[in-house]
Amino acid sequence: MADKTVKELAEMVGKTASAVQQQLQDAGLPARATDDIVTEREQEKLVAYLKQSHGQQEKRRISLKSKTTSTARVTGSSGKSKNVNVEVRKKKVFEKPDPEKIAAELAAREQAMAEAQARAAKEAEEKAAAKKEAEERQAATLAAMRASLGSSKKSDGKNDDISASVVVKKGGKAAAEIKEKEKKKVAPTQPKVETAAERKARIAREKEEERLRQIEAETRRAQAEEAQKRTLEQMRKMAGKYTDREPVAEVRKDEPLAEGLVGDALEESFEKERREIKRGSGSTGARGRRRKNQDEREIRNRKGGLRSTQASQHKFEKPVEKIFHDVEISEQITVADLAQRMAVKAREVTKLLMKMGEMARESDTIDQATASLVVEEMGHNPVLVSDTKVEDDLQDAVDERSSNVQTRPPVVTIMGHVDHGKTSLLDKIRETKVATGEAGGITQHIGAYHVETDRGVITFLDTPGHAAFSAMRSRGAQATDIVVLVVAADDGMMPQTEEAIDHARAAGTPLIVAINKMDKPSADPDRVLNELTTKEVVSEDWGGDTPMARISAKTGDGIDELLELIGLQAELMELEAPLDGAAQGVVIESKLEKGRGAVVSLLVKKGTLKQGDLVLAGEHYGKVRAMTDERGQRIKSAGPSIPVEILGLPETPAAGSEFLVVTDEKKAREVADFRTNREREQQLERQNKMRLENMFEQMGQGDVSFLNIVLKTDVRGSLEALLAALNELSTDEVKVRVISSGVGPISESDVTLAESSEAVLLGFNVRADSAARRKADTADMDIRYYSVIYGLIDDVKAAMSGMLAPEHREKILGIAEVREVFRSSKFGAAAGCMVVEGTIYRNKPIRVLRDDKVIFTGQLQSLRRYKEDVNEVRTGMECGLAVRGYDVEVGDKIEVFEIQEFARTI
Ligand SMILES: Nc1nc2c(ncn2[C@@H]2O[C@H](COP(=O)(O)OP(=O)(O)OP(=O)(O)O)[C@@H](O)[C@H]2O)c(=O)[nH]1
Repeated sequence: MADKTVKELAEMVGKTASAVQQQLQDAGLPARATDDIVTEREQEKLVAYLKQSHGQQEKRRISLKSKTTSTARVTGSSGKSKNVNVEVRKKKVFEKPDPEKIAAELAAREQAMAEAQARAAKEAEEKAAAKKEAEERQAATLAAMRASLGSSKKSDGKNDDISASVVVKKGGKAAAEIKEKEKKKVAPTQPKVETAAERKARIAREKEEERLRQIEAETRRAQAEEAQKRTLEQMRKMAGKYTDREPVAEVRKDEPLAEGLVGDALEESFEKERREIKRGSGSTGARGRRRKNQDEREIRNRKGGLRSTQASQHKFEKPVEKIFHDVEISEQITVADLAQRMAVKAREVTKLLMKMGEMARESDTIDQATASLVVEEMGHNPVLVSDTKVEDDLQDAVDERSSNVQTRPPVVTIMGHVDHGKTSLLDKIRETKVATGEAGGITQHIGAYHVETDRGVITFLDTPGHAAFSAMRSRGAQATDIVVLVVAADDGMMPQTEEAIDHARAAGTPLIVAINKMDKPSADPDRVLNELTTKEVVSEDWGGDTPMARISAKTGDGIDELLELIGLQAELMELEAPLDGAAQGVVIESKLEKGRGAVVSLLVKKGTLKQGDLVLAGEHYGKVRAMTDERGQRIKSAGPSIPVEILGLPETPAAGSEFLVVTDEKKAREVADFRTNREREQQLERQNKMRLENMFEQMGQGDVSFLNIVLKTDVRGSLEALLAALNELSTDEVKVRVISSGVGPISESDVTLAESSEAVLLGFNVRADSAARRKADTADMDIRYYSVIYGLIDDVKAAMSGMLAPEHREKILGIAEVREVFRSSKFGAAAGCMVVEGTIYRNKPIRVLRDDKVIFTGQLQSLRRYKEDVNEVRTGMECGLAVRGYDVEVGDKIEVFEIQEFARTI
C-alpha cells in the first residue's frame, strides 16, 4: 500500500474522488484536494474506519474441532484382552486481527512518535538556547579582553577596528549590531552542533523506524487480506446453505444455531459463556454478557436472519404448538407403553380410561380398540399394527436378503413301533454313509446328520419317534420333508405304527415304508402290506401310492434302495431354498452343558449360517461363538438342510423353535421380548382351547371348520361303532375329523398328537396312562372319558349345534392300586391297596380299571385303615377295601369319581 493521491485511491476502489474525500474527512483525516497525497498510514486508518462503519467486524476467533475414533486392544488386570474405543478430540483456535485494535495501536504509536518528536524538538531548542547563552558569554569575555588589549595598541588593522567598535559600542547600538553580525556569522555554523556520530545514529534510527513501519504495514495488510478472504469464504458457504431455507419460527434446543466453522465457534462461545455463568466467574460480567448476546444477535441477523434472537437466551423453549404423534398400537398394549408412545404420563391415561368406564393400572394390558379410543381422545393419530408386526418386519428383512435359490436336500424323520429297528436303521445309514473313511469318524449326537448318496445329500433327524416330530410340529415348525415308517417284517403293524401314520398324515408329510428285519426267517412282508392297507397305506406294487422298501438294518440290505426312494421322493417334491442371505431354520435339540453353556442343534432351512452371526432362536438370541458339524468338526458356515451344533445362546430354546439370523441386536431383543410375552399368553390360551366346550365355541364362531378328535376305546367293536357314528355327524359347515383312533389306553403320544393337531381327546372305557396324564396336565389339556356310546355322541352332537352346556361332569377324585388280595369270610375278596393319586372316598362311586380299561362300575363295600373303617384315605397311604359285587385282582386300579356341576364358561 504505497502513498496515493485521492484520485488514484478513488479509481482503485471504484468510487468518485469526492466520495473518497468525504470518507477521508469522516475517518477524521484532514481534507484533501483530488491530487493531494494520502499516505500509507492514512490509507490504513481509512480502511479500519470503513470496516468498522460497514459492520464488517467478523468473528475474531474461529475454533476448529476434529474427532477421530479408533479401536485399541488392551489387556486388563485380569489378563483378558478386550477392545477399547479410543476417541481423540482436537481443537485449534484461530485468532483474526482486530482492525479496531490495529487502528488503536496505530494511533498510539503515532501519538508516541509525535510526542517523541515534540520532546526532541524541545530538547533541541533548549540545547540551542543554552549554547547561545554560552556563546554570548564567551563573546562578551572576548570583547572585554580585546578592549583591554586595544587600549594598549590604538591602531591595529581592520580587525582591531571591528574589535574596538565592538568594545566601544558594548551596551549601546554598536553592541547590538555586533550582536546581530555575530548572530549572522554563527547561524550558518549551527548544524555543526550535531556531531558526526550523533548524526549517524539519527539516520540509522530513522532508517530502522522506516523499516519497522514497512514491515508492520506489510504484516497488517497480509493479515487483513487473509481475514477478509476467510470471512468471505464463510459468508459464501453460509449463504449457499441457507438461501433456500425458510425462516425458522421456533428454535429447538437440539438444533445447532448455525453450521460450519462459524456455527461451531458460536456454539463454543455459548458453551463457554454458559460455563462461566454457572461458575459465576467475573470474567464475563453481566454487562459483558449482555454485550456478547447483542453481538451474537447481530451476527446472526447479519447472516441473513437465520435464527430467532431467542436462540441466544440459552434456554429450552417449550414448543408453542402441540405435537401430534402417530401412535402404533398392537393387538394388546400396556397402559404404560401406550402413555410412553404418546409422550404423556401413564397417570393421564389411567384417568382417561377411568372416565371411559375402564379401570386399568399402568401395568395392565388393554385391547387395540380401547387403546385406539384413548389415542384419539388425547388428540393423536392411532396406527393399528398387527401383533406380529415386529416379528414380521424382522422376517421380511431376513427374506429380503435371501437370494440364489437352489435345490436343497430333503430332511427325513424315521418313525415306527418300539423295537422295529428305527435306531438300527439310523445307525446303519450313518455307519455306511458317514463314518467310513472320514476323518474324525466319531459321530456326535447332535440330533441330525446328513449323508451323501448317489441321488444327493439326505439329512436325517436322528431323534426318532413321535414325540420329537410332534413337539416340532406343535411349535409350527415343519422341519421334516419325508417320514420313513419302519415296520418290522416279523411283527407287523403295531399301535405306534398306526400312530406314526396318523402323525405323518396330520402334518401332510409324505410317507415311505421301510419293511425291516427282512433277514429274519420269520419275516412276513406280505402280512405287513396287508395290515397297512387297513390304515389306507397301500404300496405302489399293490396299486397304491406309498413307496416301500424291504430292508435289513442288521445286514444293510435294501438300504441303498430306501435311500434311492427318498431321493426320488425329494426330486418329486422339488425342494428348494435360497443359498445366500441370512440363515433361518429350526432348533432340533438344545441342552445345557457344564462349561459350554447352551448347546443348541440347529437345522438350517434357508440361507447360510456363519460363525459370528447373531441368532434369534425362539425367545433367546446370541452370537454364534462356535459351530460344529455332526462329526464334531469346527465349521465356519452351513447351508440349507445342514444340521449344526452351536454355542453362544444364553439359554436353551425349545426344540421346534424357529431361528433367524438378524443384523440388528435391538430388533432381536424386541422380538425376543415379544415372544416371551406371547408364549405366556399362548400358554393361557392353549389351556382354554384344549377344553372341549371352548373348542366347540370357537367352531360356532367360524374359527374352526373341522373338529379334530383323537379317540381311544377299550375294544375294536366299540371303536368301529363310534367311528361310524361320528362320521355321520359331519355337516356341510362342520366336519368331524378323527385324527387318530385306536384300541387301548390313552398314551403320551396321543396327548402330543392331540396337542399339536388341536384335537380333543376322547376315551371310551379307557383311561390315560400316568405318562399321558402328566403330559395332559402340563399342557392343561382336557381328556374326556365316556362309558356310554350315546353319551359321547350326544356331547359331540350338542356341541356341534352350539348347544353344548355340560353342566355335569365326572371328576376323578382318587386312584388306588391293588397290591394284594385277601379272602375274607365276611367281605369275600378284600384288596390291600396303595392310594396313588388324590383321595379315596368310602361313599363315592367307583370304577375298576384293568390295564387302564374300565371293567366294572359300582360302589365300595368297605374302606379300612388298620382294621378301622374310615371315610377317606389320602395319597401315599395304604388301605384295605372291598368292592361291592366284584372281585378285584392284583394290578387293578380303583378309581373314585363324582359327578360335579360346572357352570358353563363363555
Ligand atoms: N435281525 C435283525 N434285527 C434287527 C434289525 N433291525 C433291528 N434289529 C434288532 O431289533 C432290536 C431293536 O432295534 P432298535 O434299532 O433298537 O429299535 P428301535 O425301533 O430303535 O427301538 P426303540 O428305540 O426302543 O424305539 C435290536 O436288538 C436290533 O438289533 C434287522 O434288520 N434285523
